Amino acid sequence: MRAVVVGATGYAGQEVVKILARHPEFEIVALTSSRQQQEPVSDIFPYLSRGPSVFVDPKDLSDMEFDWVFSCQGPKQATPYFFEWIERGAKIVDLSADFRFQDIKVYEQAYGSHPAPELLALAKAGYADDPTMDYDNAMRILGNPGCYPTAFYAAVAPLIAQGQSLPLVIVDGKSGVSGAGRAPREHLMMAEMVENVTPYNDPGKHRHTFEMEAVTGQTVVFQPHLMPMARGMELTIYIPNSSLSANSVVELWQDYYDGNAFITVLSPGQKPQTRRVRDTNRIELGVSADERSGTLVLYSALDNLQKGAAGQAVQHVNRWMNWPMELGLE
Ligand SMILES: NC(=O)C1=CN([C@@H]2O[C@H](COP(=O)(O)OP(=O)(O)OC[C@H]3O[C@@H](n4cnc5c(N)ncnc54)[C@H](OP(=O)(O)O)[C@@H]3O)[C@@H](O)[C@H]2O)C=CC1
Ligand SMILES: CC(=O)N[C@@H](CCC(=O)OP(=O)(O)O)C(=O)O
Repeated sequence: MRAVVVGATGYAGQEVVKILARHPEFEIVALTSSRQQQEPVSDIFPYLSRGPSVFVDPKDLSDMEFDWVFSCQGPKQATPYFFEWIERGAKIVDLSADFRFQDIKVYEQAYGSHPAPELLALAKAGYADDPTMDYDNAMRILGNPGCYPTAFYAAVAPLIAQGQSLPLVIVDGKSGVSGAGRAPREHLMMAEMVENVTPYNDPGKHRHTFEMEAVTGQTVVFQPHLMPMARGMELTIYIPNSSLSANSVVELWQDYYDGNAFITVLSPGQKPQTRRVRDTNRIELGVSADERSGTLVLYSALDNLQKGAAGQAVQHVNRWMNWPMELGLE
């Protein structure tokens, strides 16, 4: 399969290239960068022994043949090109937020006007670890989820699937700085972020709250924090007024993710660690039940650039193509 990575110089794009380079079914035929067009690919990817030699601008893809586009730009940036790429037969995995919501009104609340509402009918959103996700023939665009919502989904979806109603969920999120992208900004400078932990955004203001609320269908209070590390994220999720025991949550998770090697369910008492999932497509899930206050506490850790972005995108394609889900991701 001939693949193009759009936005290949960004953090998520670089990770997609790394995975595709070792994936047995893919050949990379183009890598795009607007800022670095016509500059050598080897400047960023010295390890690529095959494939394109220079970056091209996305508009220069019109005379090329390809089957898949991994679109790794920010929301709205590459989406106007999707019409042409689809017309020419390509399938698209969009790592931005543009196709994460079926309901355009929810998208507009979080991101403003949609760049291509006509394409929503050809798109589907979902989580690559969702055992019920189906990939039908009409689908041309896959909306890859956000990193925080992926960690959230992994812990909470099995409870929802079993019929639990979660009217209020409180999410304490921590992320490494690569989650903010590669463009330089003062608060991301090493002297600003090392040995420093700070909450950012206010509860109810982060756009990922909408993706999390789509999982529970009810209110989520989400407070993210910036951590002094390059990559990785951990969510501690508080569910008040819960009668579920830690052991029953472990069983629910094990049933829901039966046979899924990407989900590691820890025993009650064990806690996930971001460094154990670093550079992997795995999620570690842990649980404690605070019987004193009747609060269930779930923990979910992943690598924001792998499972939170590139790894999940490739896992989706593996499932879409009926290849083994782990192909290129072990
Ligand atoms: N980072 C993460 O953890 C996650 C990201 N995503 C999503 O993936 C998409 C890409 O995110 P991410 O890779 O983090 O974004 P980046 O900011 O790292 O890269 C996005 C684009 O910005 C341009 N760029 C790269 N470096 C610089 C720079 N130093 N200064 C200015 N522009 C630069 C590049 O485009 P060009 O070369 O064409 O100028 C690049 O493709 C987004 O939609 C994001 O929401 C999703 C989940 C997790
Ligand atoms: C540390 C940090 O800034 N993290 C980013 C994570 C968002 C992300 O990458 O996800 P999207 O695909 O939805 O943009 C943030 O909180 O906005």
